[in-house]
Order: sequence, then structure tokens, then C-alpha cells
Amino acid sequence: MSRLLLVSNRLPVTVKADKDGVSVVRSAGGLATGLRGPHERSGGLWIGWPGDVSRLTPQQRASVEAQLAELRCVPLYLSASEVSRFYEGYSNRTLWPLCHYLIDRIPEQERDWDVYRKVNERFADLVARHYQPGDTIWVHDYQLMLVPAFLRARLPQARIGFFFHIPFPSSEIFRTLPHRADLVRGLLGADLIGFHTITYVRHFSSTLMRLLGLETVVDRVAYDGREVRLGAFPMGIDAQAFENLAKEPAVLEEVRTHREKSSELRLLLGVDRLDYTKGIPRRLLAVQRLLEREPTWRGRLRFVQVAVPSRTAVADYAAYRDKVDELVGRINGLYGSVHNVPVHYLYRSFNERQLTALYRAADVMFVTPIRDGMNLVAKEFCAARPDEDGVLVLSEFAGAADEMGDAVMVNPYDVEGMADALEAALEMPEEERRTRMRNLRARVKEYDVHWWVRSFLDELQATPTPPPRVEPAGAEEALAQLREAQCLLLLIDYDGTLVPFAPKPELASPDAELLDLLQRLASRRDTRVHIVSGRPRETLEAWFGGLPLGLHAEHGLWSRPAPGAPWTSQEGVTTDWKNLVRPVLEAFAARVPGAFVEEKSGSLAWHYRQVDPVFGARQARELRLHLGEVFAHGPLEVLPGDKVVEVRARGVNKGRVVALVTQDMSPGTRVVAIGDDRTDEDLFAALPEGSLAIHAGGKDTRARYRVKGPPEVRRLLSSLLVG
Ligand SMILES: O=P(O)(O)OC[C@H]1O[C@H](O[C@H]2O[C@H](CO)[C@@H](O)[C@H](O)[C@H]2O)[C@H](O)[C@@H](O)[C@@H]1O
Ligand SMILES: O=c1ccn([C@@H]2O[C@H](COP(=O)(O)OP(=O)(O)O)[C@@H](O)[C@H]2O)c(=O)[nH]1
Repeated sequence: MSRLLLVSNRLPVTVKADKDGVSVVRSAGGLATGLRGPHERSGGLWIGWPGDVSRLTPQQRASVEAQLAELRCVPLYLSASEVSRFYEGYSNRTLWPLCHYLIDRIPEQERDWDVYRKVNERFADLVARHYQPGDTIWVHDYQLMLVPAFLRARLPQARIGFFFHIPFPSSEIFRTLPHRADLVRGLLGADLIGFHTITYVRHFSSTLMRLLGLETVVDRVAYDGREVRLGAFPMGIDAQAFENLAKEPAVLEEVRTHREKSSELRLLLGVDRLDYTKGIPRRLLAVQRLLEREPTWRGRLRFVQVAVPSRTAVADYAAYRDKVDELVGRINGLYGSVHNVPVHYLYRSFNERQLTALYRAADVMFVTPIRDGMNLVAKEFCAARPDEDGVLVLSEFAGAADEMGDAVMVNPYDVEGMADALEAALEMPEEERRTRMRNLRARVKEYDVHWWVRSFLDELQATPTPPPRVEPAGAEEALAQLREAQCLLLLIDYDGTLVPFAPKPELASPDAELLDLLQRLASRRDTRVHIVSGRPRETLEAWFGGLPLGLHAEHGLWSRPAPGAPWTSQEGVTTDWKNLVRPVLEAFAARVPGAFVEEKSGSLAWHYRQVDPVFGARQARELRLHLGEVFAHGPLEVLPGDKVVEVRARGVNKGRVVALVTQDMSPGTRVVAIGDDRTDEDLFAALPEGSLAIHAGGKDTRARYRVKGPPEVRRLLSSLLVG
């Protein structure tokens, strides 16, 4: 097993200082438990924040470090300002509410991004310092979204996984963030990105498409010359540990005490961090509503709500606490008696043993977050019920709902509906309770935290380590090569290479500066220039007819090799198929707003640059599939391009231009091709030995040289004219 470097905002430990000194105790949480085995077995490290240690003396600090080292934990200390701006700030005032669909809670003017970025970079630096070749790195959660890309820049060969523990929201929500693209690019530094549910994966994929134009094919995205995999890995719990605890005599004794204290009462339970995503107010209102409309339940219900203090320095959390306090007071005031109150509200943290006793004693577990990445409490409740009794009421907006279909599902925004569900749970016949719980337990036990860790790491290990990458060299080197050549023959694509894409093809006409550049290039000593484009010949003629250039239209179907020469077409190309294909493309254009059909003499193109990106990509896939099925053996080929599906006669491609233009080439001529998309790869492939291919953009390419896009292409060509 390769060494595992785990990276999370918090280390899985708690530092406690008291009069006897300072101690570092392992946390009991799911992540800590699940990863303990692989962490120890692999001899790896866990890198993260040990919490606030600012009040420790230097000796205490030294003792903490020694204890952390023993646990193979590497601390990353956050300054007070970093805690406030990185952790409480950007992570918990912006990303947390955003991912839980609560954009109204985000500061109106974005704050703390710079510190978020800086701390992420510090994490990456620390990881890189400890990295040894062969290590596997696993980064966790929204606080560290930029770490994978920072790591990729430092360790191009490393195997990096990332797991996102909270919901990944709809792209409509995510794209409201000013730094949306930076965050997504940050994640794409990983080889594998995991989420709890398929829905989050889907949201992430459409975000990639909308923000970066990247298409996910099944579970893979090509990015920056690598392949990034996406997957759903629903996190589980240490089910066996909860089951064992639930059978311990001391715990059973505690269960009896809870039950005796409420022998006449039915026990409802809620266990959450006091977080505004957990839906506690409406849950309380549902209890109130039940008591209000069904007087027979008054005095017969005891609702224990555990609320663990969390992120107390964030104002929204303090306000939420006030709201919950007030509601509890109101309900108890209304429905309490001298002997009893309906709501027992406990603002503190419990250990696993105490929680298990509560889980096992409860009649109904009430889990109603308005959004939750997973919600492990729901799973712990089931694991703690070897008696196969108890009813789980679960929000359909918790990630756990995807797997726990035997729970009583509720919409946490619907108070009346939750009151109904609560009543149904309280009155559920024993047989139904047992059947549901048996099914829930089977799932929770099989897909536990060990399964989660295994399945994520297996998938991560299966990702091929990128072969040492021969990154195409940049503009400087390409220019040196060009300058060395005696004679130059330049074959240059137009759209995406000399000019950026425009919403409509006719809008991307050449500007005066470009025309001047081409004119001067073509007049350069021993230099010939050809434009090799997918555009119709009429357009090229109209734009460049007056310049001393060779022109090649429709991917080489038509050529005018020298100024003044007639246009000739490739022989033996049929176009009868166009009459059959045209209606299909038109039908797709009619049902996809923004799409349109372009007709050229030897091809038809279905453009979708102005279509909603996700819908457009889906329709383009469907169109290609349809054309493939219907015209599989026809004399045509279907070519996916940049926001275009092009159908052209088989055998026509830019590669054929090479033979045509090199036949009368003087000896010592260097052929140079520059292009940005799939069709230019045909050109590159056909170049004679010793030629130079330059890719303009970030796509995968066979070219040896890479420049960023049209501005850099122009700069490169202009540089040829000086000196
Ligand atoms: O570190 P804190 O700010 O104190 O917050 C505690 C953790 O809360 C979040 O938990 C999430 O992860 C759970 C496990 O995957 C999931 O069940 C739950 O739905 C999530 O909300 C947070 O993601 C962690 O980073 C925090 O440490
Ligand atoms: O008093 C408490 C209440 C909760 N928990 C633990 O906190 C975790 C909460 O995880 P969950 O996924 O439900 O929500 P999160 O707090 O991560 O958003 C669970 O493992 C609980 O056992 C705890 O240790 N003590």
C-alpha cells in the first residue's frame, strides 16, 4: 500500500489543556474512524489544523507537537486572522451557505477570498514538503478546494484525490460566486473528485460545462492534458462500533434509565450541530403543530434535542441559537406542565456512548436538515438499533435520503407534512417498523465507512498516473525555431487561432490589424502563408481575396493555392447526402433555442454556441448518435467541433492541403501549422517530417508547441516580422 497523505482543515484530534498539562486526544468522528486504519497501515501522515493553540505556553506547544508526531499528524497552525477570515470567513460565511442554497446569508460584497487562497496555498506547500514519490494524497472538503490545483502545479506526477463532504449545489447557485471558476479549476487539479451522491456529481458536471465548457463523458473530464474522474461515494459510518456500543451492558443500563424517566412518554430525538442547515426551527414547529392539533399527544411526548455548539464566532450561528432558544421556550411554555415539558433542549456535545444510549432509547429519530451533504446521525441511529425497532424520519434534502428509502421521508420546509409524518411514525405498527429498520440496517452495515474509504481509494489507485508529461513547449521556443528556418510555409487555421470565437460565424470577421499582419507576413522574405479553414470559400474570398495568401476552404474541400488562381475542389466528393441530412439538422435546430444550421457546398454544420451549454451539449450528443445510427454507412462523416457538429463528405480533411501546398516547395522550407481544434489535428498529422505544429489553446494535442490563443498567435507571428 502506498503511503497515504490525508489533508483536511481539521486534524482528527482535539487538543485539551487543563491543570495537569496538555493532551492530544483522537476524535471519534466518522472520517477519523474510517481513515485511521489506512492511515496507520500505510505509514502515512495526516495534515491539518489542530485547532486554537494560541493560549498554550511554549512547553505545552512542544508537548502537543510531540504527541501529534506520535499520531503521525502534521499541524498547520492558523493565525487568529486566518481563523477569522479563512475558516469563519470565506469557508463558513460564503462557501458553506452557498453550497446549502442559502445565498442570502452570504456577505453582499465578497470578502476573505485572498486569505482563503493563501491558506489553501499554505496547505499545498506543507503537503508538497512531506510528499515522497509514490504517495497518494487525499484532500477533504470545501475549505480546501484550491489545494488540488496548487498541488498539481508543485507535483505534476502525484496521485491526488479530493472528497467534497457538503452538497455541490446546482450550477445556477454555484455560478453566483465571483470566484466560481477558480474554485472549480482548483478541484480539477485532482485525479478523482468524490461526492456523496449522484445529484452532486451531476451538478458539478454541469458547472464544469457552464463555467469552463468542459464536457463530462460518462465519469471523465479531459482537462489540461489530463483525465479527471468524478464519482459518487456515499460516506458510511463505523456501523459495527455503534452496534457493539448499543449492546454494551452499561449503555443498555443508560437506555433503561432514559426509558424509565419517560415510561409514559414516547421519546423523539434530534441530534445535530447547532447549524442553520439542520432545520431545527421547523422541526420544533412540527412538534408544536402536532401538539396543537392532536391534544391526545399532549403530555405523552418527550422531544430530546441535542444541539452541539458550532462556529459560534459566526454571527448567523449566534442568531440561529437565539431563534431555537426562543422556539423551545415558546413550545414548553404552551404545552409544558408542572411535571414535564415537551422539549428537552441540550446545548452541548455528547460522546458516542451517550449518543448511542439516546439512539437506542428513541421511538422516533427526527432528522430534518433543509440541506445536508450526507448526515451521519441518520445512519448512526440505525446502526445503534440491533433490536430492529425505532422509526427514522428523514429529510429528502439530506444526502443520506438517496440510500435510506425505508425511512419516513419528509419535506423539511413543510411543517404540516412533518407533523403528519411524526404522527405516522409514532403510530407505525411494529411489523412495519421492523421491516423498515431491518432494511435500513442492512444498507448501513454493508456500506459502512470502511467500504467508503476502500471504494474511494481503490478508484483513486486505479487512475493511471500520468506518464511524465512532455508538455508542448511555449511561444519562445517556437519562435526560435521559426527564425532559424531559411524558408517558411505557414498553414494557419482561422477561427479560434487568428480570431476568438464570436456568437455567430459572420461576426468573427478579420480586423484591420490582422489583415495588416497577414499582408506583411506574406510579403516577408521566403515566406508563404496559407489560411486553412472550415469556412466556405465565398467567405474566405471576401475577407482575404485581395491578399497574397493561399486559401483553403471547407477543411480543404476547396483550394485556391495562390492569389489569382481559380478555386478547385477535391475530386470525387459527393454531396447528395446533404438532402437527407439537412432536415435532421433543421429539426434539431427548431427544438433547440439558439441553434442554427450553416450550409456550405460540401458540408452542413449545426451550431450551438448560443444555446444553454448543458442542454446544447446534450442535444449535440443526441444529434451525433442519431446521425451515426441513420447514416452509418453513408459517404459522410460527423465531426464534433467547438460548439458545432459538422457533417461533411468522407475523406475531406485539412490534412489533404499539405500534399497540395508542399508539392512545389523549395528545398530547405520549414512547414509550420497553427490550429486550435480537432480538425487541425488532421493537418498536424499530415505534416512532413521536420515540420512544426503549434496548438493554440489548452486542448489535448499532438503538436510540439503550445500557445495560449489568438492574441499569443498574433504576437508570435508579429515577432517574425521584427529582427
Ligand atoms: O469543522 P467544523 O466547522 O466544526 O464542522 C464540522 C464538520 O461539518 C461538516 O460535515 C459534513 O461532512 C459530513 C461527513 O461527510 C456529512 O455527513 C455532513 O452532511 C457534512 O455537513 C463539514 O463538511 C466538515 O468539514 C466539518 O469538519
Ligand atoms: O453530541 C454530539 C452530536 C453529534 N456528534 C457526532 O457528530 C457527527 C455529525 O455528523 P453529521 O454528518 O450528521 O453532520 P455534520 O455535523 O458533519 O454536518 C456524527 O458522527 C455524530 O455522532 C457527536 O459526536 N456528539
